[in-house]
Amino acid sequence: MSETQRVTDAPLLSVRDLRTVFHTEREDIHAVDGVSFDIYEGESVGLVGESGSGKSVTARSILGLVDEPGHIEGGEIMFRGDNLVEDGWDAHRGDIAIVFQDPSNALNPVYTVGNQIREALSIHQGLSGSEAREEAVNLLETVGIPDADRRVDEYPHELSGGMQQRAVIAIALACDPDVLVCDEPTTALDVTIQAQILDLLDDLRREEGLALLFITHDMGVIEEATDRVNVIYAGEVVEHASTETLFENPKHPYTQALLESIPGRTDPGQELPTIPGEVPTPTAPATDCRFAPRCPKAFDACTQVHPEPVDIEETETEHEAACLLYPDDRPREEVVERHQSKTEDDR
Ligand SMILES: Nc1ncnc2c1ncn2[C@@H]1O[C@H](COP(=O)(O)OP(=O)(O)OP(=O)(O)O)[C@@H](O)[C@H]1O
Ligand code: NI
Repeated sequence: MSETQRVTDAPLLSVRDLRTVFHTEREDIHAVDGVSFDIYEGESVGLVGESGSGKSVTARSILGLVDEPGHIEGGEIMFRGDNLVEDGWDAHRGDIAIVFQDPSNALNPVYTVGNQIREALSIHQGLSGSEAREEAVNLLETVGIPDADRRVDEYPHELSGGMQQRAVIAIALACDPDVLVCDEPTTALDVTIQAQILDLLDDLRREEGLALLFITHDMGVIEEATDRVNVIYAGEVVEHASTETLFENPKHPYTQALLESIPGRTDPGQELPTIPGEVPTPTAPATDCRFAPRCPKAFDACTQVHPEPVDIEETETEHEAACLLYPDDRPREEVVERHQSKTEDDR
């Protein structure tokens, strides 16, 4: 991704201070609690964090698919100049498509693959009859399904897992999207097939200019498949940077811990570190650092002050971390005070 393009163009999708809350009988769950990020045309952006950190709810929010008892209660989702939170998704149906983890769930077992692609083509592109069939075959070819002219008439169970996920991607492409949200798109597949699907998505990005939002708990997938990355913890983005910078110079202790959990980054023979404890369920607006109870670097203030995103100076590309350790060239008391007054200003 060229930096010059980024300076001149506006983001294709801009999420600002997104808040999605589930009002359950017992409690309010602030699943997405002030998430912001941008995606530019033809760019691959990652959203990474452990299970329960709010990745899928962020994805569903962007697509306007949050179900009761969940609601988007704040923030903006700007897409091509429209705020989807205010204006609704109708004018942009299909412009943002999603691919889920398990292709066998995403496909309808009683219809042929071709039928399912044609349905999307009819809804989103107004195609029917032989025209739609031809386009369905084209799309299967685009996603690398061999013998597409025959396979278009097959049922999902006749395809392997990898071919099923390709078919799911073909259905998503039938909506003619600008952004493809991929929620753990390769987690259910074995490693060689995983790599092939990542290659396919990268081809689509480069050749069709498709923007990708990659949602995963797997730092290996992030390293392989994204240009920029947002690290999410308990509903908040705690660090974002270019993928290269994040791997070379992670600043947030949570990012550092996630990176230490990748195989290969630890010395061979050494036990793989996992982060002790679990992601907390956010049941109230944050008044502290939600990672503090698990953080090896936490100090007193971390349980009393909410960390705000801070610019990390050394890099040219944007790099921010929300942690009371930063900026790290100032006396700690002054730094904590700055975070505190910024939180108060925002309220
Ligand atoms: N329908 C729902 N009702 C109540 N709470 C929900 C609902 N859906 C999600 N949540 C809560 O929202 C939080 C974020 O969940 P989310 O599914 O976004 O996590 P995730 O990062 O996608 O995790 P995973 O990697 O396991 O898919 C969790 O605390 C979860 O319990
Ligand atoms: Ni999820």
